[in-house]
Amino acid sequence: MTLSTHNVGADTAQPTLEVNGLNVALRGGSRLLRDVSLSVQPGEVRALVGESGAGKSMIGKAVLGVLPRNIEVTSGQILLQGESLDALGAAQRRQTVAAAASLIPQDPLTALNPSRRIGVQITERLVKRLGWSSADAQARALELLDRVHIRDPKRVMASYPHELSGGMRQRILIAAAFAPKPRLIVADEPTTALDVTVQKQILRLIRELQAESGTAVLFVTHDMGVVAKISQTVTVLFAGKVMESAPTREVFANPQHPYTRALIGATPRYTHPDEPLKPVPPELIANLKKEIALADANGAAHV
Ligand SMILES: Nc1ncnc2c1ncn2[C@@H]1O[C@H](COP(=O)(O)OP(=O)(O)OP(=O)(O)O)[C@@H](O)[C@H]1O
Repeated sequence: MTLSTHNVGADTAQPTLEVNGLNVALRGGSRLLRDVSLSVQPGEVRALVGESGAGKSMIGKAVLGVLPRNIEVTSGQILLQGESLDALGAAQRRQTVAAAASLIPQDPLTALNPSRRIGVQITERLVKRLGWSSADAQARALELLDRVHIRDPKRVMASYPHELSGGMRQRILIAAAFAPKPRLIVADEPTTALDVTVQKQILRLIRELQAESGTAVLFVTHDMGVVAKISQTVTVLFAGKVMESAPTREVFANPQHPYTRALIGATPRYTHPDEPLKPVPPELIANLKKEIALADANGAAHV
């Protein structure tokens, strides 16, 4: 089974994000990402999809420079708006990423500090890291809270997280992510912790805000239904390796890789209602793992 890469955006402008041949591993241990390459153009939403452990979040963490201490980038290049992050020192890299990129995290319960008011949690990054005046940061926070349909934004700015529902907290995290006008947003399963109706609202909101602002989005999800709703392009991952990368429409109309076909077959909305759902076949998983282990061993032999 070979990697399938349809021709995506060959003649477009400079990508907001470019990842070239990224390899990530446990320090002195096993590989977690294998030669991952992808790009996200301004205004594009690229979904990263795969089952648990595929390495989706790891790509987001590598881009944002927040890998756990026991994990390292072993090779490859990450470019943000054409600037190679690997060439920068740690402090400069942090500043470049903070100015250009934001994260929408998975869990709105743990992402907000319970002991601090909402307002300061939105404005702090603008003021302390990006040099905005306090008045501008306040105004921007109020504008964004209004934009994410939070009623009475002034009151909410003065509230603590426990006073708000899960859906409201996720909308606050979306407001916080968009507040500094980032060129890239990494959304790490931002709807997984929410119930279905709230999920739909949150997806719509992210889509609206990114379309208005032309922000590029790397959207991590395990759900092909979410991929269909939110993205224009999709990268399918298995065991830290890209299986297929293509415009979302093409992937659903004509999936090239057996693993992609299996993921679509395992998603309720994309199967006939009378057909039973087919989980990803264990033999396919076993074969892919074997192939990847063989490729790893061959790669190691060439070092
Ligand atoms: N802190 C860590 N220490 C060691 N291994 C880790 C750590 N975090 C993740 N991993 C491993 O890295 C691989 C990729 O994990 P990652 O979290 O990126 O997967 P994912 O595709 O986002 O899955 P999920 O949907 O479960 O979060 C997995 O094999 C995982 O076990």
